Amino acid sequence: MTDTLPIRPLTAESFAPFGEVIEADPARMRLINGGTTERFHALASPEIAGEGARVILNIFRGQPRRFPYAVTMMERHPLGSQSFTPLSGRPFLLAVSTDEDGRPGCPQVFLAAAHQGVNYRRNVWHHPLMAIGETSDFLVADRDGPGNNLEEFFFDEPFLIAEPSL
Ligand SMILES: NC(=O)N[C@@H](O)C(=O)O
Ligand code: NI
Repeated sequence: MTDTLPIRPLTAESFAPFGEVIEADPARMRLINGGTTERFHALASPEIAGEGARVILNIFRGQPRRFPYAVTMMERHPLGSQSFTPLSGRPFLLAVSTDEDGRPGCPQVFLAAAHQGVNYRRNVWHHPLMAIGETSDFLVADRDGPGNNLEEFFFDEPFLIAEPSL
């Protein structure tokens, strides 16, 4: 039986087991540049592993997913974290799972607001980028370097995500 996954709003607390939420948290703000700039400091820390690894910045231009969307797989990056920060002013969907003896558990789906990004910690199961509504750009910080940084798992049965109400 194909389960439809609930969608929860993204909060730092609910996402904490999987990584950080990148948003202008007043508790992280310090004034700089003579008081003309608010710096929201150290919202997340990119992680990289392995000889010759480096943090890189990319832009991902995601095509909107069609709904109901079938989650057939999850992936993880054993050698580095990966962050997604919206550049197009649009919300997006993300799905993460706990690790259960080397395979992802039931995906947990979150709706990120247009002002929220996420940083998946190294080796956290997640679904690839899910843009919604329109083609959307994201600033992505992740790891480049030697070694295999992608592990994928394909479910026997897909999970469904219904169209989110925005
Ligand atoms: N493959 C790739 O770079 N993208 C995925 O890792 C993703 O999480 O979208
Ligand atoms: Ni990824």
